Amino acid sequence: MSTRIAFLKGHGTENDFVIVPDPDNVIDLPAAAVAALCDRRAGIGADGVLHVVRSASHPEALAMAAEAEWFMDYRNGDGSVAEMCGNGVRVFARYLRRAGYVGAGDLAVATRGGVKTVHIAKAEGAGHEGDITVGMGKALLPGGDVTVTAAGRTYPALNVNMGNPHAVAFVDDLAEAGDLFSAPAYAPESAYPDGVNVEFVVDRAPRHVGVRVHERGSGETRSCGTGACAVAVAAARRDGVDPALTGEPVTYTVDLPGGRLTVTEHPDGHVDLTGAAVIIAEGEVELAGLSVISG
Ligand SMILES: N[C@@H](CCC[C@H](N)C(=O)O)C(=O)O
Repeated sequence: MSTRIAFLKGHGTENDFVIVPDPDNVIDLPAAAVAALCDRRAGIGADGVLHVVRSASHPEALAMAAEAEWFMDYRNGDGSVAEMCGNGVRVFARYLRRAGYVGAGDLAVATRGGVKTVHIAKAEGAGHEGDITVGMGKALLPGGDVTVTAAGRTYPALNVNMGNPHAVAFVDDLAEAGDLFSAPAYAPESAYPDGVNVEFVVDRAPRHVGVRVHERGSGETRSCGTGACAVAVAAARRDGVDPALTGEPVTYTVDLPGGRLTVTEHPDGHVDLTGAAVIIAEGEVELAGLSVISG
């Protein structure tokens, strides 16, 4: 049986995705197929897959269907599922706009981390360019002492949950994290029963940081939207800034290897993430012909 499917490739600050349009949720996408699509040598190559499904057609999104027509069924490059992807949801919106499914303005998108509102600027038409902003909801700071270890050094980290789990460590130099070919260790393990995304952060200027990230399920990536939000909130608290207390929003510029993201935390706790989201290719792929090259 042919398992030929249409796909697109897109990225947000070089956090790249294979987009699989499947409004009626008829494509079988087990973890192995996702990993094969994301394989950078034997597949299309990506950090993750954005499976584009109508909420009413997906059991995990049915309860959100009245609020959000579309569900971002996000998968990491190893095939695992994640609650949220900040760059992914912006690229997801770019796809929907480009395909003519939605207009400019505000768009509600269902995710495993709840319904998010994406803003697509009206001036853009159906083009591929321009920044897209997503309301990421509130950061949760579960508390407790957490450490991460990379390249033989252990750092205190802040536990930040953006729908998905993050450990944010401030370092003197991003090179200290080493090659990040394997996941940093963390402690205590009970802080992150489902694994964690780890961010290493340096200061570049007031309210401006540089970041490297090791993502759960994908390895080191060129950018991470939820990670940028976790970092901005961690940096604000470290800097003694809490919009809930000052009544003023605070904005951090977050530079990652793949580009710049802007994060604003508002007095009500809501966090906005802004950055580029582009579609760069489209085509067809025979799923049955793919395999994963290990190592
Ligand atoms: N790159 C994403 C985050 C994707 C999910 C993450 N790897 C996880 O497992 O939580 C982003 O832009 O937020």
